[in-house]
Amino acid sequence: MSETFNDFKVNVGSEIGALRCLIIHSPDSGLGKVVPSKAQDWLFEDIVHLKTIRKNEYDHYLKLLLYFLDTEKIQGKLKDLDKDLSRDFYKPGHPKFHNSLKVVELQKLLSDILINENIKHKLVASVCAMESCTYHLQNQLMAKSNTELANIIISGSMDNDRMIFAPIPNFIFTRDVAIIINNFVLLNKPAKKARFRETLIARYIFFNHPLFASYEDNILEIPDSLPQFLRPGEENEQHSTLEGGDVMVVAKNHLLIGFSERTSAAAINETIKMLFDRNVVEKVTVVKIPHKRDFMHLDTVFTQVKKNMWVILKSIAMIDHRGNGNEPIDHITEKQPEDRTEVTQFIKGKINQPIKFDSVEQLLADISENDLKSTEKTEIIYSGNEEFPYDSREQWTDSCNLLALKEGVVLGYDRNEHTINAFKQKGFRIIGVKDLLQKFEIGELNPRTLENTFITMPSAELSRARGGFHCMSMPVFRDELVD
Ligand SMILES: NC(=O)NCCC[C@H](N)C(=O)O
Repeated sequence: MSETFNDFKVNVGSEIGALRCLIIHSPDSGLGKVVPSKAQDWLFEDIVHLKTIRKNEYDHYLKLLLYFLDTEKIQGKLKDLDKDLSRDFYKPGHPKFHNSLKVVELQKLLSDILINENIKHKLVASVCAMESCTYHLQNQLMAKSNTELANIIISGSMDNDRMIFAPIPNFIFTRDVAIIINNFVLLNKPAKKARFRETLIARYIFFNHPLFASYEDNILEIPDSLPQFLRPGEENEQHSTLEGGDVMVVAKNHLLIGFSERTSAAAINETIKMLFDRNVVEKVTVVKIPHKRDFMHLDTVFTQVKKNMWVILKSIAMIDHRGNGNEPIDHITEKQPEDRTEVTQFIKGKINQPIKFDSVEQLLADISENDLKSTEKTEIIYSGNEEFPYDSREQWTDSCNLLALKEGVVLGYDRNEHTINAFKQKGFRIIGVKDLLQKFEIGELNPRTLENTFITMPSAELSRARGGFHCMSMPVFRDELVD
């Protein structure tokens, strides 16, 4: 194991402590293979343009992350990088690839573990079983080099772009495959078939890559209370599924889990017991949100900006008065709204005495003031600046799905203009990523001293994949928050 690998640490105890290391995946060629007939099954809202999503959108994200997390890989090189049409710097396996150990590319980790013949055998067999490949194809895959194979397993194509199985175009949303909670790794169980191969790859990486060798005992897999194959029906409610977008480490001792379209009650039940048994956290709050595509994960309806600041969709934040007897309809039908938001908190050792919160907003204020000891009033920014119809329009394009690079410095899509305006009204600097990178390059601004800033990211193509920068990040190390 090299020196640098020994320096690698896993620890995430908040949503907003300065980000020092994360795992990402740049759009691979599989994204360019999404066809209209499969777009819905593959969880894409539309057909994206691969060149644009890479060069005009995601590459800026990577450059920005490098500037904040691994400055020497990028500083002074921006002009040359932008001129280089080959984009070799962004291609895992290429000699010019950035190879950062702070902004870590999943495909690189996969190709590293495939050097080991034993792991290669096992993973190829698992992928082939999952994708129903022929034995002949399995042998062909075994003959590939580790870098070629990593590319094939992720993109689903080999030898001159021939598709051999479905791509995994959602792999750019690395948040959803695993979550770091303090110094533990929680491997997720996806609800949607389109994401099964992603989790298989993640499982092999975390258990086999030398970067995570000293954390092997801290890798958590969600057990089934009853074997999956004995559960009736195909409904998620019965099955144990949990996706990372529903998990938020809001404080060292406190985890939020969304009970959503993707994360089932059965998985939440097993996860809470496991987290308490292993002393990972002392408090878990379950936030039930409407089980709808619009709100697929908890992080699509709110994320944290500062100790005392959150961005949220108002209809999720407030007390839901429907069905409370204030409207005639409440008295002519007994039907209660099924999509009511509910907040239930479990404390270790007192699972039978859960605490109920009246609203999500009340929960967020409690986290800010009691867990994070913020002395300032809790501030809420609403999607679309609380204006109809921009609230739901902008939530759909991830106005609430922001990634904090450090407290008060967040990135989100440029298209959510009304939400951005709300940030402006709170005194935030609004700056486009290209502009910001230029200012870093000429020394006019510095990532270390930047404060209260909303970085706007180009989003025409990325937003069609239905996830924002919170989803596109798996934080591995964040600095501890200081009181
Ligand atoms: N955490 C997130 O909300 N991730 C976004 C995932 C988007 C992807 N197209 C999906 O439907 O799974």
